[in-house]
Amino acid sequence: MKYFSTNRESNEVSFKEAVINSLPADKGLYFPKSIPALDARTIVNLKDASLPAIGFEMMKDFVQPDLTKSQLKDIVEDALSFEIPLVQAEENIFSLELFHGPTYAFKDVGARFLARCLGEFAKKDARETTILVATSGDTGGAVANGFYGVEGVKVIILYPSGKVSDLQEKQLTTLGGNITALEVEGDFDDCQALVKQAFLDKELSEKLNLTSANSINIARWMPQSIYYASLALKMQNAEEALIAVPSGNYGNVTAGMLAKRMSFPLGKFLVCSNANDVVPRYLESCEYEVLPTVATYANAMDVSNPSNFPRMLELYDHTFDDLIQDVSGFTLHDEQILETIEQCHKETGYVLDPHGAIGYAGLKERLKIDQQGVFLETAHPIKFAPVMEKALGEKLEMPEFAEDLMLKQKKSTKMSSEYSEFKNLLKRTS
Ligand SMILES: N[C@@H](CCOP(=O)(O)O)C(=O)O
Repeated sequence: MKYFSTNRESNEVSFKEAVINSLPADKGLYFPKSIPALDARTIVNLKDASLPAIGFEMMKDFVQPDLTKSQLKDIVEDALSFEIPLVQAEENIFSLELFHGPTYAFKDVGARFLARCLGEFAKKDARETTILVATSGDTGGAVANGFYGVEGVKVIILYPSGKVSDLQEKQLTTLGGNITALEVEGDFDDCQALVKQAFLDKELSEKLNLTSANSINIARWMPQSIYYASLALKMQNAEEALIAVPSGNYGNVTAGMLAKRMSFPLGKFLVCSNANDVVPRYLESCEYEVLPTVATYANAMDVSNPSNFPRMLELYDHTFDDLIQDVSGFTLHDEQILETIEQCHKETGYVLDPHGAIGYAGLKERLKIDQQGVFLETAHPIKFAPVMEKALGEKLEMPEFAEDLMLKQKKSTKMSSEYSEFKNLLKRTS
């Protein structure tokens, strides 16, 4: 498979080059030259298949010829070794629980797949790789966990100071070893901008052999389509269901769109946003207006200029009318997030996290009579303990993993959002 840049001013590259470069020089995003549709018989045969088996079938054309079938088989088996259950929250609403991986958020799927792909490529390349990643909460922990102790790989995580939850911060600042955390005075978009600038800085990217572990990297983004396929295979009449996706950097929902383009029977998408609602506003007006980032209770979605927006346009051939036929937007503000968590718990017993709550509220408002809906529960509620306490009026019980994590010592380096400071810091770490 070849990959082109969404800005169409860079050369086409192979899977391996796209993964390692992460970002084309023309500042676009890599995108597969063709999207292989699976035939109806293959999809029927996958009905009771495991996640790794679904993943193998979906990824096999995308990784050729850089990974052999046997390498890909090992990668998906190792990366997708946890459950992604579909749970009925109420009569017509289901939750796709994406928080059963090692860091309790959906990012584990892509981070583990990417880590294992890079592990394969590193076998033939003696140079050390530096992974740069910006996080608004969950990506950082998943990447730290996925790459911890991997030889020949150094990970540098940038996160906005004071704007991730305590548990998320512990996940990305306490491992040590090959993982370094930089605490940036700014917001997620500042962190993301620093990372992108570093990739386009020839001196740095050559010296440090930089690779991204955000969803701009195709090997982080594309495997997220696997759980949408598993949803399509598990849920009766998934093609009629409304799929509510809590959205921040838009890697998650665009991966769902990718699965749909591969012919998995999936319904329409509802992109669910917190106050950082650039895409829901775009879907209403066809105007993409970036506003300053606002800190919200659904902090992992505090993104004002989502990286994957160009992929969303690409998936609908840049045709606004086609896009809005299949995708609509929904926005929920902080007070309503709390109310939704409380009300859902009272009425159904289901505990929503603040991000899932936006998806759930979107379904409550938009589902038609007799229609079924599914929302993606993107992270474990305990990752947002203070918000949960505010909403439920009582503390959530701390699972053992969270108690252990909270006892660990945070280690991070504070920095401004100035590129020159970041660059000097990176040079010193090499
Ligand atoms: N929501 C993210 C922000 C980065 O998104 P990514 O999918 O591009 O890594 C987070 O939790 O860090």
